[in-house]
Amino acid sequence: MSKTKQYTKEEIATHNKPGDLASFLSLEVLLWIVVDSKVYDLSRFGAMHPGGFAVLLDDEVAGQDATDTFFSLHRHEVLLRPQYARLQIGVVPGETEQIKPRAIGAKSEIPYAEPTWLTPGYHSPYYTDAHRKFQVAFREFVERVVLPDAQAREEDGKRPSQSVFDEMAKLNIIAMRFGPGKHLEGRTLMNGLVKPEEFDCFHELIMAQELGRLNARGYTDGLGGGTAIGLPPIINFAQPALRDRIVEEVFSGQKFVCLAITEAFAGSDVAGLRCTAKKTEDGKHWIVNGTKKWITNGAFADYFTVGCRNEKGMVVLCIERQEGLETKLIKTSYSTAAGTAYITFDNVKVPVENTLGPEDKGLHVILSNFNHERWGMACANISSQRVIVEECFKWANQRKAFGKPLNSQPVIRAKLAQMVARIESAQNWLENVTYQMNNMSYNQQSDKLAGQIAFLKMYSTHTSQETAADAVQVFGGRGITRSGMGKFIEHVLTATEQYHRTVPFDAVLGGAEDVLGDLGVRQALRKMPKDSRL
Ligand code: HEM
Repeated sequence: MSKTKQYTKEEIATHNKPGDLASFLSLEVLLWIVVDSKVYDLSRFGAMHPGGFAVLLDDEVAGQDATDTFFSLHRHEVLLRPQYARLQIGVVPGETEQIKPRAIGAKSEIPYAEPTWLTPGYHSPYYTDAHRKFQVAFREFVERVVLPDAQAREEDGKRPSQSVFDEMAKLNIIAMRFGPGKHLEGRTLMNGLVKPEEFDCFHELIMAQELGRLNARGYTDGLGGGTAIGLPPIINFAQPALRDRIVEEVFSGQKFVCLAITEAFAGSDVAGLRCTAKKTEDGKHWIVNGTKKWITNGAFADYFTVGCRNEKGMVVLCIERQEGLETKLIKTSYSTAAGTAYITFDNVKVPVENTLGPEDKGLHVILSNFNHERWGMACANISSQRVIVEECFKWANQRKAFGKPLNSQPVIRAKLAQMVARIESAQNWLENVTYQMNNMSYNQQSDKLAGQIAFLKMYSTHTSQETAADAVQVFGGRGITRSGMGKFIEHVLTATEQYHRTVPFDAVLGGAEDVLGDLGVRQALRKMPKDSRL
């Protein structure tokens, strides 16, 4: 059937009856509707319609233009799915399609769906043309290569596909996720789009924010969350031979690292760790015994950066997967694509050459990367939050309730106002902190930015929980629905539902909100001038 065949409104209006067995066999067509200038034949589909047959027979639906009703109940992507797109039999003469999906890699035109630096007509002191080109290429990559895998893996709970890691490795994306630095020297980044010496914290911010837009929190942790925190201690403290081998294996997408610190016995309380490392009599090995819990990527990691108690305090070891080391997948409220694991060490033998940093300075080895990790989490958290604001603007605009669009309700507009104020303030603060990072040495960052970053992460995760709660109010039942209409519904408003379910992760991982707030205040108090008085 030609999709361009023209049908007048009068002709369409005569097709307003349910299809029955007789019509099915005789191929007689009885139930048509129009959505956005296109004519759909629902005669046979009606009985299989997930929303039921009866709703399609309403006087304002059957044989009519049902565009507003349709978009009040479905996402546009429903019409793009091949099994539904083929229901189109023609078009209405003189009418043209009004609703078009955003092209892969393109920017959104919804107000506040992009930060100001990506919105036409606005200016920014921070980003160069090179950053802008990088953003375009990176978004295109994420939406073409990563997004389809993210959606599939969030659904089946499997780890991110190896093909995605391979594609990332070809462009040196895995290396770039560790920020600017020596590890980029001699590498071709994004097909030569950015030179290693020009790669800065804003390039890294762009990467973290574009990945945050996937709003697939478990999957994005699976895509390197463990490596992001487990590899830096190896880069900074491992012996060169071990370091170079692991770095190459990880940057080429073949091997994965995780950071194993927390235990069921001890969460943030690293002094209470019970996993022990004891030296063999000849002093050549450590023997490790104990457990670790909530270890991101642990289920599929090849290398484990492990904090163990020893006679002198805490020692950090790089342990290869081997006999005696077992990992079990833990189900959490985000998807198992993250490979969150419970780990047991049963007399695991580790060469002393795999010790990271001094034997009694394990805490320093672990703490050295916290600022960077928290900053990266804030980047992704803020862009995920922005996607939800976009969803809410669209829904409030297209959803009709009590005969009026949802956005005609002042309470809904008030929620949108709060959401916008929150993301704009968080993004502006983030860009300022990133600018400081670009202009400070590592030691200056530790001294001046630990508090700023702790506050920023605390603020963004706190506001994202407020945004999640507001979004659920805007979306109503759809904001908390994963099933109920069968698995289809899971695709429908998954962004809001998933966001609401997984947003607390950011508020806990990398330091709980209260802990971070307190860290920032204590750092400020240490810097109070001794002679200050009111
Ligand atoms: C081309 C025409 C249509 C197709 C392909 C279609 C397809 C679907 C699909 C796949 C779902 C499951 C949820 C989702 O994935 O969005 C659904 C749900 C639904 N549909 Fe349709 N539909 C069409 C037209 C209509 C029309 C004209 C109405 C008008 C009343 C309607 C009413 C509903 C309702 C009430 C639900 C349940 C929504 C919910 O639980 O939130 N559908 N439809």
